[in-house]
Formats: sequence, structure tokens, C-alpha cells
Amino acid sequence: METFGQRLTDAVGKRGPLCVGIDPHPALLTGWGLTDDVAGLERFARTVVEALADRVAVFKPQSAFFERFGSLGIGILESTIRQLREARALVLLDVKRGDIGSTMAAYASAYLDQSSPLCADAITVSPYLGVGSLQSAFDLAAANGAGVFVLALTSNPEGASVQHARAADGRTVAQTVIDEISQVNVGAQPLGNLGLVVGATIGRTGHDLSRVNGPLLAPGLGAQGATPSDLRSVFGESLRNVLPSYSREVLSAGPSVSALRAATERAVDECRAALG
Ligand SMILES: O=C(O)c1cc(=O)[nH]c(=O)n1[C@@H]1O[C@H](COP(=O)(O)O)[C@@H](O)[C@H]1O
Repeated sequence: METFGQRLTDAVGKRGPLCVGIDPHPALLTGWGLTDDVAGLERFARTVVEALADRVAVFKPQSAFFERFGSLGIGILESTIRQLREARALVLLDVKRGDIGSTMAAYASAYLDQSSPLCADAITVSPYLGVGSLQSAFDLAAANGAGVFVLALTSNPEGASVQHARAADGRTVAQTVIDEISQVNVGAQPLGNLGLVVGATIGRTGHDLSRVNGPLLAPGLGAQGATPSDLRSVFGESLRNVLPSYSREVLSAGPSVSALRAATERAVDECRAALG
């Protein structure tokens, strides 16, 4: 079975270095002339799939915006994941899970087990209960050719108060997470299955990402104020492993299919130029 690192490398090679977040905010539904209800959500998701599924490497549906409509919203999330994967795009489900090991195993099977209706290619997780508590997700991902993206340095201004705090050995909390993930990815070719999330908004923080050997998801572009030209100062020599991620900036071009495609092409071109 191909590893997630291999599948991601292939997808980005064919379609370009871009992740499009599917975040159906109430304001976006309204902006698209849709109702803020299940019918509006369904139409929104269907339009994104029609416009972009065959041309974007990675999609990141944000689970909360589907969960908000209960089981009907989850049903639309399931069908959206399925349609995106049928179009050979990778789906990184943004659920930011994290729990004690035994419960984490249940979350892992919900999102990474091939037989689950919500099975995705990768998920986002939070390391707040300790990186070791996520082991069951790492194991299931490896067994299924899937990936796991661990929050390290988030794009929001509040993140630094926890992530830049110093552990007993003097490293920041974020650096301990980065180092633990780097250890798992050692030797993986072309890229490890474990990624990190590092916001494009954070500027130069002095964290060492040089040994991660895994994908670096960079949200915070567009609506949160970062631009592709900020990526170099955040990622330095690790730029080659960066997967830039846009949600509202690209989605606000809708509902026109051609405008969504044009916004995506622009984003890919700008990211390609910035990543070198
Ligand atoms: O894990 C994430 O995707 C994430 C991490 C982070 O540090 N910052 C961040 O904005 N995100 C997510 O990325 C998306 C950003 O959306 P836009 O600001 O509209 O591009 C949202 O779904 C956030 O939940």
C-alpha cells in the first residue's frame, strides 16, 4: 500500500501545492445567495466539488460547519468526502481531535478506518494530552496509507501563550511536539505520514522545523492576513514541505464555478512562486 507521504507527494506534483478548506460559514452561504440551512450547505458543498474536485490536490472540510446541522450535516460531510476522493483528491478532515489513548483509538477508527462512512485520507489532531496519546491514530494511519496533522504553532494570536511556553528542558512546548513528530518520520521516503500544522501568520519564531520530514500545513493565508510571501520567514529552509491552505479567500469567489476555478489557479500560482 502506498503511504500517505507518497500519495500527498504525487497529488501535489500533479495538481500543485494547495489545500482548499471547505468552511461553509453562515456568511459565505449568504454571500453565495444560499439559505443558512441544510439545503444551503448541500448546494455549497456540491458546488465546491463540481468546481474544484478534479483539480485541487487536497481539500480540508472543516467538520464544525457540517456538524452544526446535526445528522443531516454529517450526511453531507460523508457524501462530500466520498465525492472528493472519487475525483482523486486527498481529503484532510479538519476535526482537531485529541483524547486519552483508549478514546483516541475510537476517534481514529471513525476517521481513518477504511470501513468508516467518514473515512478520510488524513485528519487534524491536537497534542494537548501529550503526543503519545495520539499513538493509536498514528498506527491506524500508517496501516491504512493515511496521514495525521498535529497542531504545533497555530495561526491564531492566542496560541503562542501555550505553544511558546517552556518545558522543563528549556525547549518550547511547540518544539517538543515538532521533535516528537520528527522522530516518527525519520527515514520515511519521500515524506513521512505525520504532518504538523504551522500557521502562515506567525512570522519568524525561531522554531526548528528542519528535521520534520513530513508535510507542513500552513493555514492563515488570505482571510487571516498572511500572504504567500510570508511563508519564507515562517518556514525557512523547510519551504519545500509546505502545503499552503486557504478557505474563505478562495471560497468567497463562489458561487460561480469559473470564478472558483480562477481563484484557485491564482492561489496555486502564487504559492508555487513563493515555495520556489
Ligand atoms: O488546523 C487547521 O486547519 C487550522 C489551524 C490553525 O492554526 N489555524 C487555522 O485557521 N486552521 C483552520 O484553517 C481554516 C482557516 O480558514 P480561513 O481563515 O478562512 O482560510 C479554518 O478551518 C481553521 O479552523
